[in-house]
Amino acid sequence: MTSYLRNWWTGSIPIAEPSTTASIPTIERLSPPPEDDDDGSKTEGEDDDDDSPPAFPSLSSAQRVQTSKSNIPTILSDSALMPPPPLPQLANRVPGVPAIRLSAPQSASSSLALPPTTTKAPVKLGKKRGKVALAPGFGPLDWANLKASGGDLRGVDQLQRIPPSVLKQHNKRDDAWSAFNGKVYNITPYLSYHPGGEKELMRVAGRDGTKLFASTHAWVNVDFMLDSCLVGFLIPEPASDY
Ligand code: HEM
Repeated sequence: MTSYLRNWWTGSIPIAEPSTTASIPTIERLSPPPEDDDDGSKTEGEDDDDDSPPAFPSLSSAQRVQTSKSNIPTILSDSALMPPPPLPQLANRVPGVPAIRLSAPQSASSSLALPPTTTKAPVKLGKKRGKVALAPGFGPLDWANLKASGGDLRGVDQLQRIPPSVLKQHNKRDDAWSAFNGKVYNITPYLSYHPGGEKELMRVAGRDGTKLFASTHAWVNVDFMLDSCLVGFLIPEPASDY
């Protein structure tokens, strides 16, 4: 800008004739701007107000020279130079004998061993257990609805103190009591709703089922599931009075 003003002042840049109406003189450029020769030096009359950013990376930088050679990443060029891996067992194969072993190797420690077959059923450890197919109308939601209906699921008028000898008498399917964590429940109404099946649940009829229950599904909240079946509380056997 400074050089431009200097040129204007010294008269290098022609000035148009002042118009009769305007008091401020206008400046006209009559020749095209000089070509940029990119050598960093400024020529006379060159415009200094160039806001365009410089090329980055620099036009002559090593970075540009390297990438302009090829677009393939260096790592691929390096791997192309590597020799191929040796073919397995081809070097000392015997004609007529297949070189590729199709059966699983005897040693399981080899990292190249074939994966174990999945055609055989997995060996089950422990006893067989599982859910049973509940009859229609006996799902968890149906049990929740039955509880909420307010019907009598206890079979007793009031909560009782129950010793093991009394608990033992309630061991039939239509009259089954069981104790869990010191509370005695009438499990008969729940038998058809038990996801593990009636037979499994009857294993604790007439006795304390706390241990078996905990070893089967400790995550199940028995107090919530059977709250409306509570009969009473398990007490120690009273001493005989003879
Ligand atoms: C009265 C107390 C019991 C209640 C409220 C109860 C409740 C349940 C519930 C809600 C399930 C489903 C669990 C789940 O989906 O994760 C279940 C499954 C099962 N229950 Fe019970 N249960 C009781 C007692 C027992 C007892 C005493 C046994 C005896 C072994 C037993 C054996 C099973 C079995 C084998 C399953 C299937 C477990 C599985 O998902 O593989 N349950 N029970």
